[in-house]
Order: sequence, then structure tokens, then C-alpha cells
Amino acid sequence: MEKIIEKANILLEAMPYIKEFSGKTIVIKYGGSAMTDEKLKQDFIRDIVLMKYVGMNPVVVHGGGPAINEILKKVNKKVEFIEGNRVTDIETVELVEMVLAGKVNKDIVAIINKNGGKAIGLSGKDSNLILAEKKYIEKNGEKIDIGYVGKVKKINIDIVNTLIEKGYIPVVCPVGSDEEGTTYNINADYVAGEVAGALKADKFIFVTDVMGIMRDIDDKGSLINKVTEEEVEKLINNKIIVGGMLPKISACLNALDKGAGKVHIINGKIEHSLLLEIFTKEGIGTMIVK
Ligand SMILES: Nc1ncnc2c1ncn2[C@@H]1O[C@H](COP(=O)(O)OP(=O)(O)O)[C@@H](O)[C@H]1O
Ligand SMILES: CC(=O)N[C@@H](CCC(=O)OP(=O)(O)O)C(=O)O
Repeated sequence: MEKIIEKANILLEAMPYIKEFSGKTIVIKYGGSAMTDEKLKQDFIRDIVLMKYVGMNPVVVHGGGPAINEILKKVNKKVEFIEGNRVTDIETVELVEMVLAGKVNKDIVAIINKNGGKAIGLSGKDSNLILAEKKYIEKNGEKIDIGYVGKVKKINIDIVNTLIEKGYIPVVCPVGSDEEGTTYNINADYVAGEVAGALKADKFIFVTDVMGIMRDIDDKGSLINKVTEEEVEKLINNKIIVGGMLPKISACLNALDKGAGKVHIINGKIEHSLLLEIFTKEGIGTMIVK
């Protein structure tokens, strides 16, 4: 009996958060590194459906870096990143689109639907959601060409709003095109930041494979619970924040600038991390503030 009463208490604990976020938009960036365990993936996606059932409006932007690497290895193509962006030749961009808009996107959509949600998969090409332009990397005063890598020029968010209004869960993959129809591979963190900004999302959550921003990757105790823009700049200059965390930080700050509410980075390798972030006072991971 006590155990059952305890369950009721746990449900009640969630009530203030259900109230706070009911009707609110929550953008979730689901990183490829957090998708690799099938059980965690199923649980994670079920939690998104639960959010919808209690009245929130989740919007998913996903990556899939490891799945792209796998395909590239199979066809003996080199995997190379410069400052968090994949060097993407014409053959690679076709494979990226196949993997992200095809397999990865539709897997997420199918799991949401299997659990009773109504998901719609979108690439940036659908309804011109992501108008892209070629991105160059600036390094030591030089402009480096990394191929078919894009940056977001404009987000046409109408289709996402329409889907939310109709009760769907939009699932967006980071492939876009320019005015001529050229396809670009875009880092999913940047796309998520732009989508969160365009929606003025009440919450924007990065789900990745580390606890959050850490002072030392090997020391769980070094997790930073809350960080300001100024502190983040110091951490970048001191090379504490490097690699895959850099585009996340830039996307967080961009989203905050454009009017997103609370921004968090959490660990998708912890069971039900999303629910713990949303439905508990303590939350988990790192919160980024301006
Ligand atoms: N200070 C830091 N704290 C935590 N992670 C960091 C930090 N600096 C760099 N990272 C790296 O960022 C990675 C997350 O980015 P990434 O691999 O691109 O994930 P995703 O697929 O979720 O986008 C972590 O696995 C970690 O290696
Ligand atoms: C240009 C660029 O780097 N695009 C990324 C797109 C996928 C992605 O961002 O996936 P994660 O979120 O899992 O890292 C790539 O090709 O890997």
C-alpha cells in the first residue's frame, strides 16, 4: 500500500510542472550520440509522447552523426570534421540526406506513432522550412571550403506552427536547400537553435551523451549546473569547451537571443532524462542563461 501511495506522491510532484508547461512549446535537440542504445531510444521517445499527452507541444530536431559515419565507413569514405562540421562532398551530401531524412527521421516518427503520438517528419526542404546557404569555415584568417555544408539563412516556421496547432509532433532533420535547390548538410545543433528561436520556444533542451557542460569530461562532479554567456566565453577561451559542444553553445546563445526561454543541455544516456529535467525542481544537466 505504501508503495502505491508513494506513486501518487510522485505524480503530484509533477503537477506544478504540468501546469507551468501546459500549452507551451518545448524544442528538443535529439543528438545522434544519444540514439545509439535502442532501449534508451524507445524510452526517450515515449517520454516525448507523454509530454504531448499532458498538454505540452514538443518539437524534435534530430541529428544522426554516428549513423552517417557508419554508412560512410561502409562505402569507404573518409569521416572528417572541421570545427564540428562534417566535410561534405557531393556523394556525402546524398548519403547524409538518405540517412537523416530517411532512416533516422522515419525511425523516430514511427516510434512516436507506435506510442500513440501523431508525428510528422520534415526535412528542411519541406515547405521551405530551412532556406540554407553555403557555409565556409574561417580559420587563421583563411576561408576553408568544406563542400555541401550549409548554414541557416532563413527559417519558414509556419509549417511547424500549423502542425503544432493540429496536434502533431513535428520531427525535423537538418537538411536544407538554397534558392536554386542545392542540398546542404547542416549541423543539427544550429538548426535546433534556429527552430527554437523562430518558435520562441519556452524551453529548449539539448539531449546529448554527456551530463552537460563539464570542467573535466572524466569527472562527473565537475558538471556546471548553471552558466552565463560570459562564463561560457571563458570556458571556450580556456579550451574547456571544445569539439561537439561548441555548436551547441552557439545554438543555445542564438536561441536565447531570438527569444527562447530556458535552455538546457542534458544527458540522454540517463533513463528518462527528459522527464527528470522537465518534471523535477532540481532538473539535471546544465542550464545556460544570458
Ligand atoms: N566542456 C565540455 N563538457 C561536456 N562535453 C564536452 C565539453 N567539451 C567538449 N565536449 C564534447 O561534446 C560532445 C557532445 O557533442 P556531440 O558529440 O556533437 O553530440 P551530439 O551527437 O549529441 O550532437 C561530448 O561527447 C564531449 O565529448
Ligand atoms: C554539417 C554537419 O556536421 N552535419 C551533421 C548533421 C547531423 C548532426 O548534426 O548530428 P548530431 O546531432 O548527431 O551531431 C553531420 O553530418 O554529422
